[in-house]
Amino acid sequence: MHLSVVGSGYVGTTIAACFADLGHDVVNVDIDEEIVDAINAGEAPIHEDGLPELLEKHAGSNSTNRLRATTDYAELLNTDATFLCLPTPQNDDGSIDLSIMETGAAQLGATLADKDDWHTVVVKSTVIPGSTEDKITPILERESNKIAGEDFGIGMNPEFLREGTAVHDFLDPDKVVLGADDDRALADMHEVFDPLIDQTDAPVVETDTRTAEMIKYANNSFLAAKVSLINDIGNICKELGVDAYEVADAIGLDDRIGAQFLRSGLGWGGSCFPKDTAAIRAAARQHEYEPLMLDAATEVNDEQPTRLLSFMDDHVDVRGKRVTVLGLAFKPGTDDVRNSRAIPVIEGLQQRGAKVVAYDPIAAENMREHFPNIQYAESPAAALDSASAALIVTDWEEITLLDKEFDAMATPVVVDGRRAIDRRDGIVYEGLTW
Ligand SMILES: NC(=O)c1ccc[n+]([C@@H]2O[C@H](COP(=O)([O-])OP(=O)(O)OC[C@H]3O[C@@H](n4cnc5c(N)ncnc54)[C@H](O)[C@@H]3O)[C@@H](O)[C@H]2O)c1
Ligand SMILES: O=c1ccn([C@@H]2O[C@H](COP(=O)(O)OP(=O)(O)O[C@H]3O[C@H](CO)[C@@H](O)[C@H](O)[C@H]3O)[C@@H](O)[C@H]2O)c(=O)[nH]1
Repeated sequence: MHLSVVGSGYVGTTIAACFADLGHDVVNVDIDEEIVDAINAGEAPIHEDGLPELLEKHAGSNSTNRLRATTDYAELLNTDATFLCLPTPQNDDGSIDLSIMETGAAQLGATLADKDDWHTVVVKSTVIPGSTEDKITPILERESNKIAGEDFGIGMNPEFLREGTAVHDFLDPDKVVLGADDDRALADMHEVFDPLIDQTDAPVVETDTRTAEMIKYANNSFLAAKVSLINDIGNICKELGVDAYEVADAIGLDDRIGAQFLRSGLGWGGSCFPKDTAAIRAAARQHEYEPLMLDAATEVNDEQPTRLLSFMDDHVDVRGKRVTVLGLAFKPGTDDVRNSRAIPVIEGLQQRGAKVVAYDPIAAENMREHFPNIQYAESPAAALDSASAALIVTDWEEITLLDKEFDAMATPVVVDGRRAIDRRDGIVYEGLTW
């Protein structure tokens, strides 16, 4: 099938490369020329395991040429279906900001005005229930002068990939959700996904666009709340002198609970959980429903960095002293620092007048945009040298292997937000929930 993917960020680039790998012919459309050039050179514009290999295989010279990129929307006229993978950030009040989606939909609609035959538009971005039907579809109809369901199809296909394991998650999904408001759009989505469904036996959920949109928010809300619940339990464990990780391992054996997403610590960050829980809470409030559980999950999450800093305060006054932050990415395996827990931790250190020195294997450059004035070290050893405290924020494997490097600290106070290292003699060790 000939496919176009509008927006070539974490989702758009990953799914375009994976679609090409499934045998489709794909064009990525983005407004950012650097991204377009990178894809056309067969290079990954983002850090994601397995993506460089797929881009080398399908884009650039000596490839299958099944994937290319452009800034020109007109190129999507040569395709059968378009996936919209544009950002859906949050407004100041937490509600969804659909403006980029609306701009993209208008550009797409105006382009489709020149198309004589059927085209299916699939919303891949995370959008509040009703957005596809009530906001995106009317824009497409207005700009194309066509009628949804008659001249073009509308689908909604939420994406569940995680950063760091995006390619693997896309090619081996737990489920494929196909939301469509007309049969032809559903048939087109099947044609796109059947090669994946056939090779993985992934369960398929067929539904309408509104329900598909809600499934995405319910999925993220549930996972975020699960982490907050284990953090709440973990905080209680710490106060009662119990190891929350031993407790989590035991309760995870209950199939009704499940072993995943029970790692307590600094909480959830990233480009999705914070924004998506905020958006669905705001949507609930707009309908005069108070989402008490999700409010509490957010409150627990916001408190974890404060607790980490207070454990540090129990051991050392950091004013004027060098303090090391180990890990800046919102989780290992990515250079993404959007809503990373490192941000409130660094802010708390700055408020205390500490001299912050940070280390991350790949995310330092992105964090420099938030904090241009802190020091960034080239290695964990350099970051720890002469420090009065070390705060562990991201459990990169490299950080979990640190040991003798802590001996070079001025005072070896280590406050571990991710259970990354072991307690041992010679270190004043505080785990956040154990
Ligand atoms: N990042 C994830 O892990 C993830 C996973 C599942 C779902 N989502 C959802 O997918 C959507 C996209 O997220 P992302 O992380 O890939 O975003 P992103 O910010 O990484 O990428 C968005 C891309 O869109 C481009 N763009 C902006 N305006 C454009 C326009 N008018 N026309 C063409 N291109 C344009 C940008 O240049 C950028 O390359 C969001 O709704 C997000 O919530 C993200
Ligand atoms: O036991 C756990 C698991 C996760 N986290 C934290 O939770 C955050 C999110 O982690 P993860 O879900 O692995 O990363 P994302 O890439 O943000 O993926 C989530 O958000 C995506 C965007 O919507 C969805 O597609 C994915 O299904 C969903 O897992 C990170 O800060 C993790 O450190 C924990 O603290 N403890």
